[in-house]
Amino acid sequence: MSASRVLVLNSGSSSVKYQLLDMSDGSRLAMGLVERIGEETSRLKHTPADGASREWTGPIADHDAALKAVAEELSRDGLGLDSPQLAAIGHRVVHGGKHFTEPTVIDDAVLAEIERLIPVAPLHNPANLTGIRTARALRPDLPQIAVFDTAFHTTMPESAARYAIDVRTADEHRIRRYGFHGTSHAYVSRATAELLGRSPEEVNVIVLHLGNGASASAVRGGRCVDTSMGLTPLEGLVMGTRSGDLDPAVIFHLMRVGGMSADEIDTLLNKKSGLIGLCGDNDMREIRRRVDEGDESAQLAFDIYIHRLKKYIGAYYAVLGRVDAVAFTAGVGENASPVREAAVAGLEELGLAVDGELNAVRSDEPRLISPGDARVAVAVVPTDEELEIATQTYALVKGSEDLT
Ligand SMILES: Nc1ncnc2c1ncn2[C@@H]1O[C@H](COP(=O)(O)OP(=O)(O)O)[C@@H](O)[C@H]1O
Ligand SMILES: CC(=O)OP(=O)(O)O
Ligand SMILES: [Mg+2]
Repeated sequence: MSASRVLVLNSGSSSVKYQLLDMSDGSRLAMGLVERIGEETSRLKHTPADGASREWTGPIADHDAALKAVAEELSRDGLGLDSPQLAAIGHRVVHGGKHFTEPTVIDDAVLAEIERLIPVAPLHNPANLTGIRTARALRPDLPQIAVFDTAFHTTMPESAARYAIDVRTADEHRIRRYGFHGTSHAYVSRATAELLGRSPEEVNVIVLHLGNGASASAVRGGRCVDTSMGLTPLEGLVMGTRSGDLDPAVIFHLMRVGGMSADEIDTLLNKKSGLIGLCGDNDMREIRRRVDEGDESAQLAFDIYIHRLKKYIGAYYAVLGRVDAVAFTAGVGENASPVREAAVAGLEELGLAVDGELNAVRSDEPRLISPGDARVAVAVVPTDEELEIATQTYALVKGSEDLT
């Protein structure tokens, strides 16, 4: 029997999400999450397909330790990394620059390139690299595949991908809009077409990936034509801890008048801004609880978040010309019905509306939340970055096996 299992590691700045899938029948053998890495209260939650979840709380110092803890949990279920049934390990890598447009077998040169891109993905690429190095050390014989967040966005036209700055300077420093969360935008735009009973080539979709990091994309006939994140994952929507769009002169002002260093401003905009900077909380559940209690700073944070989101819906409507569906996804998009309701409120003239009852339904399935007669479908489509990475990883490994 040939090896058909794929382990996927999605290493975030302070978390690792993972899934072990059997690609011969698409079944999920185990999944889990390590969060709050580097804190005293790190938490590991491991869920085998045929058993109860196991949870563990205690200090996990770094991503290396987190991955070793994951490997141990898998071993306890007889699904350890030493299994001969494992065909490959698929890794989410956030920044692939212009170079990586496809899933890629990781070797030393690929590792060096991912490392070179750290300055433009400081919260993410270092964690991705640690995940890769630890996994390679545990299974040096296995193919390790990188699937890049940036890959889906490489179809953007130059008019959307370039900033209006001096071309030579931009080219010298490779400054352009790369976009992120591409694996999710690809998966969700396809799943939305499926929900509408149409092929991806036929439909235009605005995807709103609203997690802790958040981005919007305009997808025409299955290809990305614009997205809200840019050179780094800082541009665009208001996020949990990131500012999203702002006048770049704010940075010179903070340097010249505020006396802040580049590193201090980097930390301010990436880690102390967005929802947490506006009201002290970055979790939408907590913000909604405070809004319901009449808390003014939580209300203002919510309003700023929605205002920005609505502007992007309008902008991408204009970019696409015709929109068949708007799809909400990721932690906030899948769970926060007040966000979905507020984001499309007042857009009836554009054919966009949400049905209150449908919007209130809780489900893990893709579903429509627009009224039956709506011109544009509004949908909640749960993302599955791990499944998409596994699919791309297995296709690459199988493809190269078939050639030999
Ligand atoms: N039930 C819920 N209601 C509202 N927001 C939620 C809910 N569950 C999760 N979230 C939001 O989702 C965010 C995490 O989303 P996720 O897509 O997992 O992010 P990431 O991959 O960036 O860690 C949380 O910070 C929180 O704001
Ligand atoms: C690119 C990015 O912002 O990823 P995440 O939402 O996982 O932080
Ligand atoms: Mg995410």
